[in-house]
Amino acid sequence: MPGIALRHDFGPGGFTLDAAFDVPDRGVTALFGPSGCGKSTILAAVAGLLRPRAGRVEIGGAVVLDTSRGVFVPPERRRCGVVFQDARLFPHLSVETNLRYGQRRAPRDAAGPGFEEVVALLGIGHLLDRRPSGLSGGERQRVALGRALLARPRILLMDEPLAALDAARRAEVLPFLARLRDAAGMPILYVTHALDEVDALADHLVLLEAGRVVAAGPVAALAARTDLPLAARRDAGVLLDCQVARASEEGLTTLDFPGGTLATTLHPGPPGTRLRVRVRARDVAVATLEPHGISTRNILRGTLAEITPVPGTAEAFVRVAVGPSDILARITRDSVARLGLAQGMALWALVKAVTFDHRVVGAAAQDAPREED
Ligand SMILES: Nc1ncnc2c1ncn2[C@@H]1O[C@H](COP(=O)(O)OP(=O)(O)OP(=O)(O)O)[C@@H](O)[C@H]1O
Repeated sequence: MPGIALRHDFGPGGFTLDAAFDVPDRGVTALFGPSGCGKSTILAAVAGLLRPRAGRVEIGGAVVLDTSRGVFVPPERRRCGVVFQDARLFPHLSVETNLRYGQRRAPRDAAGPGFEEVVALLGIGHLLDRRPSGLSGGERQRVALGRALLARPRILLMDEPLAALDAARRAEVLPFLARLRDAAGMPILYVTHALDEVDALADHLVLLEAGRVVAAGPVAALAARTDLPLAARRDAGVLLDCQVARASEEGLTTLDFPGGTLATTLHPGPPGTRLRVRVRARDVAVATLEPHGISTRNILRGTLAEITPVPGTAEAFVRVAVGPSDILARITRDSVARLGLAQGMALWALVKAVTFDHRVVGAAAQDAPREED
């Protein structure tokens, strides 16, 4: 049975939510979808701030809602750590007192990182004596994350925690969120409509549309599917979990991924640095013979696994299996016909060295947060 199953409506003719999905015990599960699809409503129902018409919510083995048995645990006893867009710190209290407030709410027997550890994790040691009004938006969010974590919740619920920040502040907070995810040891349910946050943080993805779950599963598996609304986006493409192998003298970095290597102009960190790379389908070309004498640096040999026409366009997705990994190319159907492409044939995927969006997800040695290039 899924951990979360909810049915709700806001009166006749209004929005209807009918969604069920699992939240794995570890890592970030992102709720992703267009505005108004029900993401915040789900989060509110999990936190106990909204009482759905029907449903069941199980968090960390505890059933906090089961309408069929009349179970409704009030929000303050659910042990959900909630972080909103705006930090909602107590303005009259220092950062330290705000954090201690969270700490005091932790049950005695609950395990989790201690005060010093959380302060170090979020890099807020130098802010402890300040009031929230003296902090930047990014700093405020880091304190809010710390306060939520110190209460040692069963789950962290984050409702677009970066949405109110400008690009520079988002880039500042994202690496801390990634560290928190790795250190928290608890599930995080993360609402966003920003795909780059999904790429950077999410392990699992729940795709929502009009109150319903379109698909759910590991984020890389969903990114590679051509039948989902994600495929219609300009930045549609596969996500590859890579590791820095080496840096060359020519200024290129070699990344290993399951099934091959990619050269990139990025310098994400020393060998061993783990990162997730988005290879956009629009940036991939294919060839039926191994190309020579071209500038494209990454020429990956694989097998043509699938051709999927893109509805309403003259284009098609071509899925190339490179070892256990998939690469997607978006090319014209004219090219599909001209090259005589067919499932099972050998195919070379051509990927420019400069075209990756990427996020560092783990450092090689000391885990210092990095901002991406
Ligand atoms: N209290 C309410 N009364 C009536 N309708 C509501 C209420 N709260 C939310 N809705 C409607 O329910 C739908 C889902 O809202 P919700 O806030 O969950 O969407 P969302 O996916 O979080 O959107 P966004 O990304 O814009 O925050 C919307 O159509 C919204 O107008």
